[in-house]
Amino acid sequence: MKPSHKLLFVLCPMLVLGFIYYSSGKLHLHIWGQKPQLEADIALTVGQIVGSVYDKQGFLLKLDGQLPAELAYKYGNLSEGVCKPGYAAAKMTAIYPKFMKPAPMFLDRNFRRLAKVCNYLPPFGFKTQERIIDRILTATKNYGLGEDLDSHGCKRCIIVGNGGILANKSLGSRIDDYNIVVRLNDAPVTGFSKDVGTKTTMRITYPEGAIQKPERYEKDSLFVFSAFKPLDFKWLRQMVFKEKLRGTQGFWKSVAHYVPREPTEMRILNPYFIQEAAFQFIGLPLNNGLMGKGNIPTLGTVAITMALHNCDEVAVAGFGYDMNMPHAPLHYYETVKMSAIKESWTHNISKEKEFLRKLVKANVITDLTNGI
Ligand SMILES: CC(=O)N[C@H]1[C@H]([C@H](O)[C@H](O)CO)O[C@](OP(=O)(O)OC[C@H]2O[C@@H](n3ccc(N)nc3=O)[C@H](O)[C@@H]2O)(C(=O)O)C[C@@H]1O
Ligand SMILES: CC(=O)N[C@@H]1[C@@H](O)[C@H](O[C@@H]2O[C@H](CO)[C@H](O)[C@H](O)[C@H]2O)[C@@H](CO)O[C@H]1O
Repeated sequence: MKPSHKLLFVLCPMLVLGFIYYSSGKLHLHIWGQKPQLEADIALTVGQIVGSVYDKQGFLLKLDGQLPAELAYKYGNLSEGVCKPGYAAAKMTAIYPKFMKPAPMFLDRNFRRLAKVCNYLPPFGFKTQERIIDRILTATKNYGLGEDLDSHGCKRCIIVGNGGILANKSLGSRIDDYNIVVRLNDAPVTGFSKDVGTKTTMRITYPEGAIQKPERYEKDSLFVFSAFKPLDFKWLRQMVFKEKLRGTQGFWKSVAHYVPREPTEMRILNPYFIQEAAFQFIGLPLNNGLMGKGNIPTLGTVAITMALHNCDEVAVAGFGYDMNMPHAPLHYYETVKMSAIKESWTHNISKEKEFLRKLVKANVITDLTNGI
């Protein structure tokens, strides 16, 4: 080997070793277990940014009705009134990145696979009620909205709350324009159609909230059951199988004895919407996963949560508990006063309103009566 070659032979490995040593410093190949200063700094900054951009629930702190650039590209050019596919979920994700759209509206025969609800008792899940649900679902046979609506490309939904604010606004025909009109509990349509419309796609309720007079049930609408306690499922079984109602002492008020709907027109609402509204969106106390003081969302908010997962656009009307107007009517159909809601120990009206305000402010939902 020539002396020049020998020199190269020694120099090359030295150069390589030197390069590795130098770049390890630059690349922060630090001793295992020790955080290099720069990384620690970055983590702190990110923490500060995260801390100041999102609130405790995980919603963006700075909310406005503007479309983020990527959504402006997708929806910006659609003309007014045209249904925007995926709009509500996209806007929700923009202000609440944890949002995961898939969540079926109703329980079907595979309900046991719904991981988020199988370990909670009602109202946050269906634990202990699996067998009775199986029996009920065998009879209802249908688990969707029906052929027409299920195959509908883009769904515009409206949740009609029962608030007094709906009275004398003549919103009936605007409400009827939506593909899916959701009504709650025993709020009437007949006699109020100028203000609340005529269409009812589904009525969501529980035993104490259900319409009691058989003649007041609307035809062509789904009876959607939302359970709050184990006894509620027993009641539903009796309604589905048209059995004589027995064992009514566990209800907190009188309940319907008969629901004039075919089993095929009945559905069980996925309890995930109660759970998600309570613990994720509003931030109500977990109370070991049990119903407790102030940890139950109102049914209207549960319905909005369902719609965020299952509708392309979501509107609401008739929402608003206004504590500054204690004498205003609580409902559009009776004279009970707003102050009556203070007696409810199950809800946290002010925390719930904070959540609903976020949805309205960010244009995730449209509030036709501006009561939120
Ligand atoms: C005494 C009592 O418990 N009242 C509850 C009544 C009662 O059980 C039913 O009317 C059946 O009689 O039901 C509730 O609700 P309620 O049936 O009154 O109304 C349905 C939903 O509309 C929204 N709402 C109502 C009135 C108002 N001024 N502002 C509103 O925003 C709410 O989202 C509400 O959920 C319920 O189930 O949630 C909530 C009420 O707390
Ligand atoms: C365990 C039990 O039955 N608790 C009852 C609550 O469900 C009920 O709240 C009511 O529960 C309903 C579900 O059953 C709705 O969520 C409604 O908005 C809410 O006001 C209150 C009414 O004052 O009475 C308790 O004894």
